[in-house]
Order: sequence, then structure tokens, then C-alpha cells
Amino acid sequence: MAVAEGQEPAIEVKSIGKAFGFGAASIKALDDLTLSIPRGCVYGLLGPNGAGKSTLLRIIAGLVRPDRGGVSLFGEEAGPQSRRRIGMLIESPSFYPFLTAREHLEMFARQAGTIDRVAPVLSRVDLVRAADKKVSGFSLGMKQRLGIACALVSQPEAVILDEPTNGLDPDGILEMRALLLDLARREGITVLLSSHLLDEVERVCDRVAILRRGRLAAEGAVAELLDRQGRFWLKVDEPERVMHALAGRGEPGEGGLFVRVEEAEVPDLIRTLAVAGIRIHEAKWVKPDLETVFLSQTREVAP
Ligand SMILES: Nc1ncnc2c1ncn2[C@@H]1O[C@H](COP(=O)(O)OP(=O)(O)OP(=O)(O)O)[C@@H](O)[C@H]1O
Repeated sequence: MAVAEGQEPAIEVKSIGKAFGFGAASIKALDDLTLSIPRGCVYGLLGPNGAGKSTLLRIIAGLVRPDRGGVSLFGEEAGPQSRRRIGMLIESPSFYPFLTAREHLEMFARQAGTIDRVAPVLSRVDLVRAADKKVSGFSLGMKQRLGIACALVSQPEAVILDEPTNGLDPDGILEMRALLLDLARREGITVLLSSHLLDEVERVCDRVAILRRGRLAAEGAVAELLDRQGRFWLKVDEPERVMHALAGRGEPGEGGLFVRVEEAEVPDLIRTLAVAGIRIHEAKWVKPDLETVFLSQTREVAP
């Protein structure tokens, strides 16, 4: 990850609150949410339906006003000036069907004074051959790539993408993944995206925030989040005996058991079991995938 150290974060969200509706019917979409997105990072926003992801992205983009709290972009309070440093693909992109991809990009580029960016951006999103075709004939994947191109043409330092892989086929998802990684790694652009595709997020994002009912359920580097919920697996001859000896710290598995143990305690645990005559065939940390972490953080417990 090309995260620049010692600089202000690209995006900071401080104690944001946002409710929709009034009185008893009011819905808290965001509830005292604080987040910091480092520069150069691909940052994933996860959460079940209604968790507040789109509301947060819309607030950062300046499309929705929060009830309380604030947003900083590159160390400055978010406003029209600082938002020029950000490209956005917030709602599914809507285009003028009879304009071409190039004409759309030229329209945005003229506003931003970056007309020389049109050709490189078309090539960046692999739309060079389709550049002069009317958007009405574009597939969903092409429209999604044009949406990203529109977000990139103003030469932003960060992009905010709401569900950028929405509706894409597996090839389209693959291309999108390569594009996002490339933007961050080669060009140092900060990417903040929301997604429901957890394996995709695991592959592409450096850090994630998991939202639940408008609050932060978990946040951190993807590798660290997976580590945090790692379980220690022991394949032994007499799992029941070990379960008993571990007094409630073990959980049975196929041919062995998972043990709740800190990393530093592992050598002592293994020595104790070996001294007690337990034959250990396998001992290893088993890392969960992001989906398992996500479910453990967001699953509603029945009252
Ligand atoms: N304009 C609005 N008016 C009323 N309620 C809204 C509005 N926008 C969002 N909400 C509500 O706020 C909550 C958060 O919605 P939001 O769209 O931010 O969630 P989300 O995490 O993006 O969900 P999804 O994954 O389904 O897109 C939901 O309960 C939603 O119904």
C-alpha cells in the first residue's frame, strides 16, 4: 500500500450524525461516526443493507448535509474548493444517451480545466475504441467504466465510488479490480468504495470499515482484522480429553479442536499438552475470510 506517512488523511469524518424523518418515524442513518481514510489507500466501506454506507458517501461528496459532525478533505474542512480534489461515482451513472463517451468526458473536463486528461482517461478505463460511440449502445460494464472515467477526468487525488462493481459480470469485476488497484498503487489516488462483494473487498482493499446501524462495528487493515479473529487449530488423538483439560477454552472441530488462545501463549500451550502425553498431529492458526468477520460483526442477535 502506497500510504503516505506523516500527512493529513485524505478523508476524515468526525462524529457524523444523520437522521431521516421526524419524531417516532425518524431513522438514524449515521450515529456519531468517526473515520479516517489514509492517503493512497484503497478503503472499503462495508455493512448490511441500510447500515449507512451510501449516506456517508453522500455526506462526504456534499450531496447530503449531516445533522452534526464534520468532514475534512486533505486536512481542510470539506467545501466546494476541497471537493474539487475528489472524483465521485455515487449513484448509478446516468448519461445522455445520444452523446458519446468522449463528449461526456469533455463536458466534465471543461468544467475542471483538464481537457488534456480526456484521452489518457479513456485509455485508462479501456474505452478508446468505444470513445466516439453513443452511450445508448453501451453495456452496463462500459457505462460503469465511463462513470469512473468521469470521476477521474478532473485529475482528482481521491475517488469515492458507491458499489463500483454493481451489475458487472465476472470479467467486468476483474477489470474493475485491476483498475482500482492501479489507481492507488501507480498513481497514488485514494480510493474509498462501498461494496457488498466481500471477497472482492478482501482482494482490493487495504483497510475496511464495517458499519452496523450507522455506527462503526469494526475498522482496520484487512490483514489485521482477519488476524484478530484467527483461531488456533489443534489436531490431536484425544480431542475430548484436551477439551476437558482446556476448561471451556476449546471448541470441537473435525478430528480436533479450536482453542481460544493469545499468540504469545501458544508455545506454553503446546508444551503443556505434550508433557501431558497428548499426541499433536497439527497445530496452526486458521484465519477467517472477510465474510466471516463481516458476519460476526453485523449479525443481529435475536432478543
Ligand atoms: N433520503 C432518505 N430518506 C429517508 N431515509 C433514508 C434516506 N436515505 C437513507 N435513508 C435511510 O437511512 C438508512 C441508511 O441508508 P443507506 O442507504 O445509507 O444504507 P446503505 O448501507 O447504503 O444500504 P444499501 O447497502 O442497501 O445501499 C436506511 O434505513 C435508509 O432507509
